[in-house]
Amino acid sequence: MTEHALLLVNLGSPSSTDTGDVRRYLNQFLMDPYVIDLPWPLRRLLVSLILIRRPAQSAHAYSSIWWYEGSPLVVLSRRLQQVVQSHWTNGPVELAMRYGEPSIEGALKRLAAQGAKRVTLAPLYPQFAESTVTTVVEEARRVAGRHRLGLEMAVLPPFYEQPAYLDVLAKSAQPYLQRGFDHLLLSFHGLPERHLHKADPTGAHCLRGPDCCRQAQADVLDRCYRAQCLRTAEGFARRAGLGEERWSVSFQSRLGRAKWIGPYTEERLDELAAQGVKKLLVMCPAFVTDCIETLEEIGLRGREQFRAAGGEDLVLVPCLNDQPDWAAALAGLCRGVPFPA
Ligand SMILES: C=CC1=C(C)c2cc3[nH]c(cc4nc(cc5[nH]c(cc1n2)c(C)c5CCC(=O)O)C(CCC(=O)O)=C4C)c(C)c3C=C
Ligand SMILES: [Fe+2]
Ligand SMILES: [Fe+2]
Repeated sequence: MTEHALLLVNLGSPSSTDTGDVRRYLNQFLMDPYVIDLPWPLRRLLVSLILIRRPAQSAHAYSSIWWYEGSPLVVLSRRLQQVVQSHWTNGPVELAMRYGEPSIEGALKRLAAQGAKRVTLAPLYPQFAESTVTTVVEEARRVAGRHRLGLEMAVLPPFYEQPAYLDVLAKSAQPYLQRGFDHLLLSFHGLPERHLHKADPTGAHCLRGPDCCRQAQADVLDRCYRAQCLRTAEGFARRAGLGEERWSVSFQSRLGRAKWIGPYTEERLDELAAQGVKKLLVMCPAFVTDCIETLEEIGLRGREQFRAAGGEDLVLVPCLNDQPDWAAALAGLCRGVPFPA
């Protein structure tokens, strides 16, 4: 039966660690209006400025985590696809990347050619952001419409507090928690504050006070990345049996000079070391797959920074990657998504 397909979509990576390939990837990524949300001329100007130095720096960072088979993010996503396929008996499971290869266009065309009539689209992000989820959904709709693929589409909503997701997250962290630690830092990918204000349906909620995201009502929670990150963190801590004093939340990967949501991970690493934390555990629950932002930014650079600031060790808990429980949970979540009537 090939009728009901599943398309997993992750962010993407450059095709190699060559500076030219990294520049092409960054250009495609950063020129996406959902990522840098400025009018085209300003976006073009800003991205051109970023592309002067960033490709060489990023190429160096990618080289430090690259695998023989390729980018960790792509290799791990491919492995996840294979395990999810064993749980998805309704049709084929394809993998696409929003930027670079394999493309959403290629994957949807392959599914249509195999006879798929319905596709459940699964952006692999637990929390909602226009720069991740919306851009994937828009691109899939654009491609399906442009090539008249005749596909009915359902979209997996952000699963930031789905019990099935939180349960596997807590289970995967158990061995690391049991080994002992002084503090657990839940470091989520950051976002420019401007993106939160734009997504706020009330126009009056986000970042109005230190606790606004924690108290978000349903309409705001549905769109507020920061509020969803806090829900993930709280849901995880409850399951892991961690008291409030044992963990905290921060936001990483800031790019450019604009204000991003905080507290910033980079600053928290210094603060925690200064407070006497010696063994720091870090989890990155905005990512379901290990990538440059987890392996290099936290696992290498963050670790070095923490130790230079007086900490003894920083242990990075791996993302869910292709863990069997996660693949089963993901297939289950996707199975439950209704198609529009
Ligand atoms: C304005 C810039 C960026 C926004 C907004 C942004 C949001 C965002 N990104 C992820 C997940 C990932 N980002 C990754 C890499 C990455 N992100 C940015 C910039 C923004 N991200 C850049 C420039 C890069 C490239 C690497 C670098 O040069 O630092 C990745 C990893 C890709 C890989 O190949 O390993 C992921 C995954 C989320 C979840 C998010 C919003 C919530
Ligand atoms: Fe990013
Ligand atoms: Fe908020």
